[in-house]
Amino acid sequence: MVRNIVVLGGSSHPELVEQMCIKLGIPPGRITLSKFSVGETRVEIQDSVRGKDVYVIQSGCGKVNDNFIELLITISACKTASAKRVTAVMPLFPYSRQPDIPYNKVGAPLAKAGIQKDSYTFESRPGTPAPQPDGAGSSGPPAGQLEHKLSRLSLDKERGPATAPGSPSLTSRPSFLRRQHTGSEIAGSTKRDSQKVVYANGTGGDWDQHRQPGYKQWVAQAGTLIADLLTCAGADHIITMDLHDPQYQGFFDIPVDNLYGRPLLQRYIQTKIPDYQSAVIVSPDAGGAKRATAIADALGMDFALIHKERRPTKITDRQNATMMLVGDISGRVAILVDDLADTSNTITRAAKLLKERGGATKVYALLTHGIFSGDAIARINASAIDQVVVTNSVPQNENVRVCPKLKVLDVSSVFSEAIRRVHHGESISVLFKYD
Ligand SMILES: O=P(O)(O)OC[C@H]1O[C@H](OP(=O)(O)OP(=O)(O)O)[C@H](O)[C@@H]1O
Repeated sequence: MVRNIVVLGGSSHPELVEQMCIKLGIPPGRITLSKFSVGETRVEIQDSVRGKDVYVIQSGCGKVNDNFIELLITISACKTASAKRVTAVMPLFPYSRQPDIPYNKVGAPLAKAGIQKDSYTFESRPGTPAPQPDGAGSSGPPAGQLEHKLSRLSLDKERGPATAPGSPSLTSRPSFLRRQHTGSEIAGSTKRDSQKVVYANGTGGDWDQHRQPGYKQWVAQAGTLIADLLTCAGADHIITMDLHDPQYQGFFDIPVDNLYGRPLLQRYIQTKIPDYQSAVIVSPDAGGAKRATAIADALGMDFALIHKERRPTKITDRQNATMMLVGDISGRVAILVDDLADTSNTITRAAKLLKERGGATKVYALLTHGIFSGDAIARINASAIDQVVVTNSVPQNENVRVCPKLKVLDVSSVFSEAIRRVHHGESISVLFKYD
C-alpha cells in the first residue's frame, strides 16, 4: 500500500482507474463529476488532498474536449485545496497529433508573388508569415496582421491624418500596407470588400480576391496551448504513453514521463505469434518507421515500409494517398506496428496492400492506442486484417464486444508502477527498458 497519495479518476476511463488503484493498494479518491444543464463541467473533490501527492487520471478519448477541461478543473481544484504535488496521468495524450509545426505543409500562407493557383505542387513550401521590411521581398503579410492593420488604417482615415507627435503618417507605413481608396470608401463606406491592398512589389487587388488565390487557411496549432493550459491549471508533472510526436515533451517546462507501449507489444509478438522470427514488421507510414524498426531490431526480425507516394495536403486527402510497399513480404506473416488507429483507414488500407500486392499470408496490426472513432471497428471487421492488438490506454470493452479480431493488452501495471516510483522519488527508467 502506498501512503500519502490520492488517485482521482476523470470520466474518460473508470476501469483503468480502478485497475491502477487495485495495483497500488489504495481506494480511488472520492470525486463528483457532473455537468450543468448548459454543458459546463462541475468538479467536487470529497477527500482532503492537503499536503498529498495527487494523481489525476484522464485519457484523451471519448468526449476529448470535455474530458480535457474536466482534467484542468480537477488539477486546479487540487492545487487550490493545497495538494503538495499534482500529476496528470494521461495514457493517451490529447492533441498530440497537432504539434506546433504547420500541419502537413498546409496552414501557412502561400501568397508568394508570381505563383499562380494552378502552379502549386504538393511540395510547395509556405513562406514564414512575417511582415517584410520596406521594399524587401515579395510576399504579402499574413492575413490576420493585414486585417488588423487595415482596420487601423480605416480608423486613422476616419479620424483624419495622424498629427500626434511621433505618430506615423499613412505614407510612412510599411509599403506593403499602402492602400488605394475606392470611390465608395471616399464616400464614407468602410466595408472590407471595398478595400484595396497594394504590396511592395506592386501587386494588389480587392481584399477578398487578393486573399483567396494564394492563401490556404492558417491551421491552429494547439501544441503549446495544451501544454500551457495543463501547466497553468497547476500540473507539476505529466505521465503519458507513446506520444505521437515524442518532441511534444519540449512544449512543457515541467517533467514529462513518456512511457512506452513497446515492451507490451514486443512481448505479445514473442509469445502469441507462432514462428514470429520469420514474420516481417511493417510500418504503415514513414512517420512510424522509427518505432517499427526499433521493434524489428530488438527481435531480430525483417522490416518493410509502406510509403505514401504523395504527401497529401489535407487531412481528408490522407485516405486517398497512393500507398507503395517497400520490402519483400511474399508468403510471410506481416505485423503492422503503429502508435494509434483513429479511423483505421491507415491500417486497413495497409493490410489490403500487404495481402493483395505483397502476398502476405496473414496480417496483424499492433497499436498502442486504439481510438477507433466513427465506423473504425466496422472497417476493421470488413478488412484484410486478421488480428488487431491494442492496449487499454483508452476503453476497449465495447470494442471487444463487437470486434472478434481485437485483443487488448493491459497498461494498468505500467502506469501504477510509474505512479509508485514517481511518488517514492525512484527512477522510472526501468519502465523504458525493453526485453
Ligand atoms: O487510423 P487513422 O485515422 O488512419 O490514423 C492513424 C494514423 O494517424 C497517425 O499518423 P498521421 O497520419 O498523423 O501521420 P504521421 O505519422 O506522419 O504524423 C498515426 O501514426 C497513424 O499512422
